[in-house]
Amino acid sequence: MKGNNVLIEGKNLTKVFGFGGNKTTAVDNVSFAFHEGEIISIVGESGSGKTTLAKLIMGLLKESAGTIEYMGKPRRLKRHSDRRKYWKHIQAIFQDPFSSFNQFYRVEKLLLDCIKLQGEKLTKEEQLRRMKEACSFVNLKYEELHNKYPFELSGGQMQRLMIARIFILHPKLLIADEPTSMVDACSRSTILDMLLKLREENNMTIIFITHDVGLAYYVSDTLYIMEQGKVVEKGPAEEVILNPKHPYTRQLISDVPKIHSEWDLA
Ligand SMILES: Nc1ncnc2c1ncn2[C@@H]1O[C@H](COP(=O)(O)OP(=O)(O)OP(=O)(O)O)[C@@H](O)[C@H]1O
Repeated sequence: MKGNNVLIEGKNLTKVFGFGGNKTTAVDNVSFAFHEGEIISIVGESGSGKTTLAKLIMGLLKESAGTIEYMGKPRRLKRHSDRRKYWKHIQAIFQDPFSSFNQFYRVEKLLLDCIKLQGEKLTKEEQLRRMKEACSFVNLKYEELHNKYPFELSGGQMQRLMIARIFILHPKLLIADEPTSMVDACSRSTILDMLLKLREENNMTIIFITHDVGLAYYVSDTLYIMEQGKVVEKGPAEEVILNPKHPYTRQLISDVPKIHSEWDLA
């Protein structure tokens, strides 16, 4: 559950791509504070800047202006060793699980590499135990899959495998970019439930990036609504959905009529 400690804080972040007439301000003076164990959804239409903001948080893009503090200190990513240290704490899962795996490695090696990343010296038996435990957490059978390559798995199995890796790595911050877009409704709620369980067990902070305001309401403590690079509204999920202040938030909610009927929010 959401704690009081701020894990990561952004102040007046801006990211501009291109120059002159080709300039795009993808993220425009955005500030945020995400707490340990908090689930935040960043919601907005295509092109509103969600992925760019996620990449700034991950340190994959350099901000044009503004600062990020991680665990109360200015984040430094200049040196290779700084980046390695930071990335040990942060993991991401993407829309397309296919792109997340080295297709030439078998499932066994993909999981083993995560265990090795942790830097613990473990016996072969303990390594195997951890890999089996991670697979059973996501309802996959290690014995049936360990010899397969990612391209031999279904989309749903790949997505589960991504979560098995998160289970092993237990990062402090997980960024999930539309993680359920490739699966059916049933697998979708299973995947969300697994992520919520991981948060309970590890006190992980999760940032969901989504177009789907209904999904965001279902999983999040806090919503950030983005429009054209700006955060136009933020707050506790219930407050934002039940009492939206910004016209853009109202429009997003009215585009999803089921949000009122399914969760009986009227
Ligand atoms: N590398 C880049 N170079 C130039 N412009 C970019 C780059 N990456 C993103 N943009 C632009 O920045 C804006 C925000 O893009 P971004 O991908 O962050 O939006 P998004 O909300 O994640 O969209 P989607 O939901 O479609 O993934 C868009 O106008 C996009 O064209």
